[in-house]
Amino acid sequence: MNLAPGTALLDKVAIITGASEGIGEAIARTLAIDGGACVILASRQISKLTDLATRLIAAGCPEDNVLPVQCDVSKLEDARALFEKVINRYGRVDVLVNCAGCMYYTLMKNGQTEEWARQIDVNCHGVTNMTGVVLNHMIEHRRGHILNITSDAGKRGFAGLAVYSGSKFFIEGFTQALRQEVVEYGIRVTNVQPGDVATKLASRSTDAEARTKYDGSEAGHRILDPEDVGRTVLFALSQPLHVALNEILIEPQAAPI
Ligand SMILES: NC(=O)C1=CN([C@@H]2O[C@H](COP(=O)(O)OP(=O)(O)OC[C@H]3O[C@@H](n4cnc5c(N)ncnc54)[C@H](OP(=O)(O)O)[C@@H]3O)[C@@H](O)[C@H]2O)C=CC1
Ligand SMILES: N[C@@H](C=O)C(=O)O
Repeated sequence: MNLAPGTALLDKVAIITGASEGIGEAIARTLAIDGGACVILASRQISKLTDLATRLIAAGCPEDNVLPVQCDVSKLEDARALFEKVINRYGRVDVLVNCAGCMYYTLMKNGQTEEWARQIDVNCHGVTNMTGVVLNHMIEHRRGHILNITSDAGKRGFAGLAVYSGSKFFIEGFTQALRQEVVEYGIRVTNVQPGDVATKLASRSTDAEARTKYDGSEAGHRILDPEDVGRTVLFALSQPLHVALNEILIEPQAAPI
């Protein structure tokens, strides 16, 4: 089968955080193969990123169009180093997809403070760190698109996900304000808000009581595939410059909020 890259994002340089698996991996594949973008694959597990790069190249992505970079988005120094690597290699950043994230089902009464802190570190600081390192570059070049993978849990609080929902509400408020600050520079900011998607995200929870009681992804209906989100991201990034898809709520048909 010929999987030569498409052209909707040809010559665009896109950083995708959380690209080692799940939704981020699907976004990277869609942007590289269906969009023809140069993709920078970022997360902590470099071996998984390198493996994905090899698979993308085997699927038709030109070797020069893929760059795996180790980066913990909760660390500002990692975010800065990632940006420098991308500028050295490609000279610019057109698109930032903030996808890295973690979610732990926890009941607040069970006091899992380490998991509260990690969700805030990755989901909130990760987004501000990455946005902060690309923003002045995008302003200088008067172009750019920042796309956040938030959640339907950023539109309504979900029991068992109090801290996670709070972290996604943070991104919603952050985005509304940021969008107004950067509109004059031609920069677009999109939030894609998925409902349950079939990844390993929820399985990392250690609070069995919370997960048993509230994990909606095990309710028996068909949930989204990561590729459903990948196509949505490509659609949002491919719009003409005068069009801004500011929010896209994408949910399993059987489970509207
Ligand atoms: N699955 C779902 O139902 C939904 C998911 N989302 C959101 O989608 C995003 C991706 O989730 P999903 O693909 O399901 O989850 P996965 O657990 O499958 O993937 C999470 C990704 O985030 C990366 N990551 C985690 N911590 C860090 C960090 N500190 N620095 C850099 N990368 C990190 C992981 O890579 P590594 O371990 O290599 O660092 C991995 O690539 C998250 O923001 C999540 O909130 C939103 C709605 C629904
Ligand atoms: N579906 C969402 C919360 O329940 C999410 O996984 O972000």
